[in-house]
Amino acid sequence: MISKLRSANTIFFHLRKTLSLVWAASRYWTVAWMILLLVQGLIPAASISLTPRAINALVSVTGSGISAANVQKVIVPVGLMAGIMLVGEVLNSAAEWIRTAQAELVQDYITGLIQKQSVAVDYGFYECSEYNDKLDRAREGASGRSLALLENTGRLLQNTVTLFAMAAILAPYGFGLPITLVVSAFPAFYVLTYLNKIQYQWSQRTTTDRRWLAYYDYLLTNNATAAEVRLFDYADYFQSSYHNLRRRLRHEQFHLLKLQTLGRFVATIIALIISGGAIAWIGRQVLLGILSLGDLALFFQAFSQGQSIVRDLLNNLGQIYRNSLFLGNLFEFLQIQPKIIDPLNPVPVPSTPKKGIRFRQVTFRYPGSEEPVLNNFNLTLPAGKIVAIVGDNGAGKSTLIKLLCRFYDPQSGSIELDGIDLRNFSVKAFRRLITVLFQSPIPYNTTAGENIGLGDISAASNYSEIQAAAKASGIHDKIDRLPLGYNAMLGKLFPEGTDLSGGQWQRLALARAFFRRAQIIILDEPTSAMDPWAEHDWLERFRTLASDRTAVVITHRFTLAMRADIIHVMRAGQIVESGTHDELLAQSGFYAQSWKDQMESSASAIVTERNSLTK
Ligand SMILES: Nc1ncnc2c1ncn2[C@@H]1O[C@H](COP(=O)(O)OP(=O)(O)OP(=O)(O)O)[C@@H](O)[C@H]1O
Repeated sequence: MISKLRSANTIFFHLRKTLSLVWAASRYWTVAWMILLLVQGLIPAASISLTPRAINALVSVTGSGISAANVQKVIVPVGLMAGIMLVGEVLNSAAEWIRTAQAELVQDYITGLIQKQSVAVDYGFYECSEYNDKLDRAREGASGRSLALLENTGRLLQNTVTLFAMAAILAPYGFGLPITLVVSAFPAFYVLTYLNKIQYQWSQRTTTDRRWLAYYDYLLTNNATAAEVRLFDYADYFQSSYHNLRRRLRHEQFHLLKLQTLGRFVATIIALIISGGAIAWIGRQVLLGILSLGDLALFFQAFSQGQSIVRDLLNNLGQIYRNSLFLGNLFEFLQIQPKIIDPLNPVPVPSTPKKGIRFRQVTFRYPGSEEPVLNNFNLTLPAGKIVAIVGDNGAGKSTLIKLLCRFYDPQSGSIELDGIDLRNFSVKAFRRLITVLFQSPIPYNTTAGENIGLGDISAASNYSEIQAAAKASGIHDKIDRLPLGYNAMLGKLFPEGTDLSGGQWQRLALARAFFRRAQIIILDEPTSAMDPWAEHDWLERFRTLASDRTAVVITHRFTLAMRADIIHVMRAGQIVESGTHDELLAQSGFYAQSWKDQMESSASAIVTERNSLTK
């Protein structure tokens, strides 16, 4: 009982939220829709109440020939019925129109809310499967369902109006009839509610499976994976994984479908038996001469329509229940609170860092992980210097970047800028201070100019600065040679787009970084797609960008690291060696050994290449 009350309360809560959501998205359409619903609710009863008059008038003139007097007798009731039918049709068309317009508005509104929330939540959510499930569930027909929920509720009200009108029409024939009408629909209601519940449970249980399906589909149909899928002949492998999973889900769906069909069939048979009994009773009354033929027609219409209305009404209740369950997912998603938030009174961010950044006794483990990646970790990134961090795979270098960008906060210890804990700054204001050049920068499918302008959207119309940034990063000549120059579309997703090479995209990202003019520059393997000559040229340009700024370079390339002012060697979450290139070589430690290995392998690669050329 308590759980039933709780679920009714939840439905009411979701209904209220949905109503305010639809109201916010399309208030005028909603008012028009409500008025229309009420009027539509009265149409069937009005039509039925005219039936005995029309039938009795027709019976009275049956067989007495066509004459003006006869036509006069039937024209008014029949004409009224026709008029009501016409009004009903007009209202139906108007309702369809309103529904379509409302659906568009609500869809845009809810999509906007989901997008806003997707950006507001912490970056860490995207590294968590549970969050991805939540996002998928929220998206799952959210806009369609909110309107459906409202429509179900509207139809529930409309059907209630119609049902009361029908009951008023049937009551003179005995109060048992309206009661029989309602009782006959109970089996259908029970079946529908039960089926809606198991359908919802199935949907919740298979969210991750359906994300797997979307993932396999992505692997098979996306341009980012197209090359590897062909080269390594993955297609059959992924396709069979897709089909196996689909087969299982399809079987489960078929099973549900079987249950639904069987349940509906049994419920319909029960309803038919009940209405058969009621019709037999009224037929008896007609045979006994207690009721007229017109009464029989009215009863038949009112009872069969009433029955379908009650079924519809209970169906609406079932749908309300189901849609409110699904919409619960949307509301749950919209309620997720980010953990990385601004403090109550943010401290102003220094426009130019004086001392630099310091990791002080930082301990950090990823949510859900037992092992900390960083344990009492200390590191200083002095202002105005280029610091390189080298280390083996999994040492924790990218984790440092995530902490520095405040994608995560440490569990203990602090990260400070000029002695102030980063948590004291506004997140946005602090991030404005940073630019990150990722190993694989995003190839934005937009114009070359906009690709650079994205570095600082507030100044994106400053064409000369965009050009200066492109020149400084060494991508200007390439852009200049494109037929539309800075207005040329980049990427291959849209018509007339030109693709760039990996190294050229990296240069474009550098131009974006120049354009951003941020004080702290973070680079994660920024030259991985460049040849040694391009890397050398790029480094010179980077030095220009980084002059007087604080830069952190994360790299496996010693030729890049050696140009930094300070090099830190990181292993298993700890800094194990620090110094300039020469100092580290002199220490004969991990750095010196790795440097030797890398130089030897480069030298042997050159020898092999030279030998193969001379053969
Ligand atoms: N989102 C995450 N959730 C849980 N553990 C993670 C996550 N990201 C990274 N790790 C773990 O944290 C450790 C450090 O990873 P990190 O990516 O920082 O290493 P890295 O030094 O950048 O490595 P590489 O040179 O290979 O890029 C690894 O053991 C990794 O498995």
